[in-house]
Amino acid sequence: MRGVRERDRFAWAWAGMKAAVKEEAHLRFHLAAAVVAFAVGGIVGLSRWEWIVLLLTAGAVITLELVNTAVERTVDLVTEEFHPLAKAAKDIAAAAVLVAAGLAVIIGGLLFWPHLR
Ligand SMILES: Nc1ncnc2c1ncn2[C@@H]1O[C@H](COP(=O)(O)OP(=O)(O)OP(=O)(O)O)[C@@H](O)[C@H]1O
Repeated sequence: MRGVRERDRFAWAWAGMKAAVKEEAHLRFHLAAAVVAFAVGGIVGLSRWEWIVLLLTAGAVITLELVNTAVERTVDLVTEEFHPLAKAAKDIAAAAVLVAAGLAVIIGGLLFWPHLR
């Protein structure tokens, strides 16, 4: 949009983040899991590269959960009737989160295991 100030864009993005956190239990769970992982990372003293991997991994899960939420809202806006394409869109978006979350568990294990054993 023309004439929109950068400050407005940040305000809208922040409003979207607040709405998603308020409405999506899964997003709150992923944020809480990231906070726990960051706390443990601080305690065990992750290296700079380990922090980069952890931040990218947690960021991917949270970002995909936000995109999944946006897909859900968009599908609901288009139709509240049962439609195979609506199901496919929601299920595929959910699968993206599942893949990222599954990989995050494996990566978390690989990162933390050497520090905790
Ligand atoms: N309009 C629709 N047509 C067909 N299937 C749908 C439709 N809406 C939802 N579904 C099916 O129901 C599942 C759950 O949909 P819903 O919108 O409740 O998402 P959700 O994952 O439960 O969302 P939330 O994270 O908000 O709880 C979808 O993954 C999809 O399989």
